[in-house]
Amino acid sequence: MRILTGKDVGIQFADNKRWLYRHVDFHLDSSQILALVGDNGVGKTTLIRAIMGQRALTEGELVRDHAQDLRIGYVPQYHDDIGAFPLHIADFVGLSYDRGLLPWLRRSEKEHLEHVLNEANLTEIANERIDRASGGEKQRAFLAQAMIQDPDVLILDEATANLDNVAKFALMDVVKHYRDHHDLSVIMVSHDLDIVERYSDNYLLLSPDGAEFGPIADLDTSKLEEGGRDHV
Ligand SMILES: Nc1ncnc2c1ncn2[C@@H]1O[C@H](COP(=O)(O)OP(=O)(O)OP(=O)(O)O)[C@@H](O)[C@H]1O
Repeated sequence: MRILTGKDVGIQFADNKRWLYRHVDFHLDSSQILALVGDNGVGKTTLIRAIMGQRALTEGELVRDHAQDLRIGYVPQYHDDIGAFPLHIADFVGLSYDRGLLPWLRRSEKEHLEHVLNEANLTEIANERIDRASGGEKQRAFLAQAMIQDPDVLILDEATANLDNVAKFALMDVVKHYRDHHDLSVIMVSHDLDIVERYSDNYLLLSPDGAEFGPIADLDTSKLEEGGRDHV
């Protein structure tokens, strides 16, 4: 099922009249992972903001082919100082319910929380403090917090950047497993070609010369800046 269609999308900034891009066409189907790639400053974050309804397009349209409003989950880039609060991981993840801290969750919410913690491989450390967790564990807690809301679309905004190789693949394995077992589509902004090639179904490449959309096997990585691949 089609979830989102970008038709002839164009974005121009009002102050300097510069077009970031025009004539961008793409689509996202249910259970697909779409990689949004392109060099620094090409406008990936700006397109994500438009998809999240935080800014208008200058031309074209984003059609949400979904019966109800799309629920969008968002996982930001990892920084050393994220998750620096003295909360247990389960309490942190449960904050998404917007009902305060445990144990005031409904029984169904507690069961759902346990399910999501398990899916994110956090069950064993659910009662550890998040500020003492490793970077990979913290980032999986942010992912779990986004998944608690049962999103239709999960946006990973350079979510594996600043993680070591083990942690970044562990995070993406959780995403892929969740996608395989729930009704979830993913838009992943990434400069990491190993991650992009391994996990995406389709790609949307933004560049000043135009946009390209297609199956990931067709991505010509020479069109991207060097440094995207980890040679370790
Ligand atoms: N409101 C604005 N007015 C003018 N220019 C802007 C505005 N917002 C962003 N830009 C410019 O648009 C360009 C695209 O920014 P954006 O953050 O979307 O790129 P990006 O592809 O996500 O980059 P990166 O990979 O570095 O995160 C940048 O050159 C930025 O300075």
